[in-house]
Amino acid sequence: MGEAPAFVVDNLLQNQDGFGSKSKGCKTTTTIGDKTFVIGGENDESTLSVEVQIFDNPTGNWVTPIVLGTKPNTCKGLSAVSLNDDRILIVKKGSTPDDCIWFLEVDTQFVRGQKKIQGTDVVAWSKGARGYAEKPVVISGPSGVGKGTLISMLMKEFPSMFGFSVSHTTRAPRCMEKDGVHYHFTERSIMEKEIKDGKFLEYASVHGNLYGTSIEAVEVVTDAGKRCILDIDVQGARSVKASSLEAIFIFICPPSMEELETRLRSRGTETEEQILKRLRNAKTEMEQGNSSGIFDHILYNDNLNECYESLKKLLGLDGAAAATQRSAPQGIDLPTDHSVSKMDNKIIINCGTPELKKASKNLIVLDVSSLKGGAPGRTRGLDVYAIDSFSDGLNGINQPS
Ligand SMILES: Nc1nc2c(ncn2[C@@H]2O[C@H](COP(=O)(O)OP(=O)(O)O)[C@@H](O)[C@H]2O)c(=O)[nH]1
Ligand SMILES: Nc1ncnc2c1ncn2[C@@H]1O[C@H](COP(=O)(O)OP(=O)(O)O)[C@@H](O)[C@H]1O
Repeated sequence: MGEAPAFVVDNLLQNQDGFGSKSKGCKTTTTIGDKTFVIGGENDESTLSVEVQIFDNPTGNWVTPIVLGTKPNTCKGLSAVSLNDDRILIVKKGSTPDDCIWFLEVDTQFVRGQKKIQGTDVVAWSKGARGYAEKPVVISGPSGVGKGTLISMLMKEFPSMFGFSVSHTTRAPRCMEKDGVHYHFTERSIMEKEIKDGKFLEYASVHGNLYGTSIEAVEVVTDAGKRCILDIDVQGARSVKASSLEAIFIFICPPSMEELETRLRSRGTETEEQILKRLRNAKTEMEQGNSSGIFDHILYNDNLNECYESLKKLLGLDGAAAATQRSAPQGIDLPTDHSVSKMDNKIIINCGTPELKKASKNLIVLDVSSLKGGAPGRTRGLDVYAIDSFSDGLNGINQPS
């Protein structure tokens, strides 16, 4: 963690910290490169709202960045430590077990991309999710190839394991489609404004309509402890590949263009004009799917059941693992008083308050080498365990108890 320059600390002490001269409350400062990130905010009685200000050291200016992702809700205090100079780990004091570890991305690939689009400083929040670090699954392929059918089969067989990322779209609902379940159906002007406000992980114009994955859509699934499935086009897959959301990318091919046309027509959901447009676009999508280098796996959906079995196999669901339905990950029970430090790729949270010294375990270790993904949404794979600093010694942190 970088040290805050002396004048910033002085300013903070005098409450001239970019939050306004009347700002009170608890803040942390973390310096990365030329910038000092001041995280915290005003105290309202005993709670603290979590805001971000940046002090640009070369120019001496305070910057209010665009903040992407859902910010943490109020807490009783904060500790911060920088990780790999691209994100800051925040430990919230006095929060619930599933809400105490957060990441503020300040220079990740996603944030750098957003800075270019927005033309100003951008930071992105991501909540730490403990437990299984299975990657989200991105499924792409031409219209009518069977993506929706395969995803429905997966969700039906493994309801507690997978959650669907509900996209936004400007296209009209089909007769069986429900708002908020299949898509969030929206107006173009509203969606364009939300895209401008940085609410989307990715978006694309497909077959003449706007489609996009909101950051919230991915957050909702991860918070439920489920593995996120995204049904998005090749352009969207390319954007996700460039984001911090580490995913598995699967492209579904039809056995032939004739069969694709048959499926599209027999589905009976599109007008003739729409069918022709989708078939024209299918050729380009197939070329990109096969040659873009985005996709980790290409599956042929000829016989539906065989294709489904192949999909399950590459997701590791064909054997005993398939029988194990996963439960939601547990959180971390932290006391209000603690201090945070970094040692190699481990974060040590010292809970050594007088009362807790009597408890058998007073150090909590977060192994950050297992982290997956990141903003926007959730950072999965927090590996957390407790040790006793007195009997295990600090050297014991390599040995989870
Ligand atoms: N980029 C992007 N594409 C999406 C999203 N949601 C759906 N799509 C893609 O938009 C295309 C059209 O979807 P839809 O209108 O539901 O038609 P269908 O593919 O024929 O069922 C498909 O290629 C979807 O994968 C999204 O959030 N982002
Ligand atoms: N392997 C398959 N063989 C025959 N029909 C299929 C197969 N897979 C899907 N279908 C049918 O093709 C149509 C299009 O499938 P759908 O899942 O809606 O495609 P997508 O979501 O890729 O647009 C649906 O009527 C579906 O029942």
